[in-house]
Amino acid sequence: MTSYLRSWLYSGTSAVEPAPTPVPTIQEISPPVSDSEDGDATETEQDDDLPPAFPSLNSAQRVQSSRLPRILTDSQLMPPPPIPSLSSLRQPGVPNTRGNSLVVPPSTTKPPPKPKKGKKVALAPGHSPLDWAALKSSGADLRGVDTLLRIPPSVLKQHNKRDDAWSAFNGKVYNMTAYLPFHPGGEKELMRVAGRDGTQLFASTHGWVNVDFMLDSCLVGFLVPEPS
Ligand code: HEM
Repeated sequence: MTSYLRSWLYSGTSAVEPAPTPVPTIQEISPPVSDSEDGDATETEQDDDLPPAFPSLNSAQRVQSSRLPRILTDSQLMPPPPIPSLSSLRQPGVPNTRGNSLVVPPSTTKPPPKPKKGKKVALAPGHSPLDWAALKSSGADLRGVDTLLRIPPSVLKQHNKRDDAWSAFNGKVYNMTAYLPFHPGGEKELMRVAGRDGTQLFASTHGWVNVDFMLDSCLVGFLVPEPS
């Protein structure tokens, strides 16, 4: 059987043998395979992680670039960047005059403004802003008057004691007496406006505070011009 098949195979191929075609030959493999120790390792069995040579060894790109003439000499090449100054040499707030560091621009080296003179004071226990909110909405009489009044500056001036402190803010007159121990800036600061118009001082100290809301249950009337 085998001999029959062999004779049939050879006789068939010899009859229809095609004309020989040129076979391309591989000139070089990139990268060159290194000799392995056991001698029978194939390309896929290699465990080196070297990337293939780029451009490939026989590429036109590689051949061309090696023939290119050097255009610039070493002295004509761009100089390397300056070495950045060490951070230990930098002074906070002092602009860098060497001009080669990453220090913040001079516009931001101005030291921050000092905090204002007025400070918050430690309030006595039971005098937190929440305690004040509870007191003013408790229904307790914090005004000391039965009806809203028209108050000229001369009348306002008479209410300048700790136990009777009135002040005007934006045309409204408030009895601040109950609020004095609750004021986060202290009683002393608040007493500076007792018996007079405190609008200016209030606005320059903390314009963001809503006095109308804080003292709504302490309103006693409205500031009016002195009667002639
Ligand atoms: C009766 C009107 C006033 C009310 C309702 C009031 C209310 C307040 C409130 C709620 C704060 C805390 C503000 C915050 O934490 O941001 C405060 C702080 C302060 N208040 Fe008044 N205030 C009044 C009038 C005044 C006046 C006339 C002065 C006078 C200078 C003054 C001086 C201060 C000061 C120095 C602080 C501390 C500011 C800080 O936190 O640095 N307050 N006041």
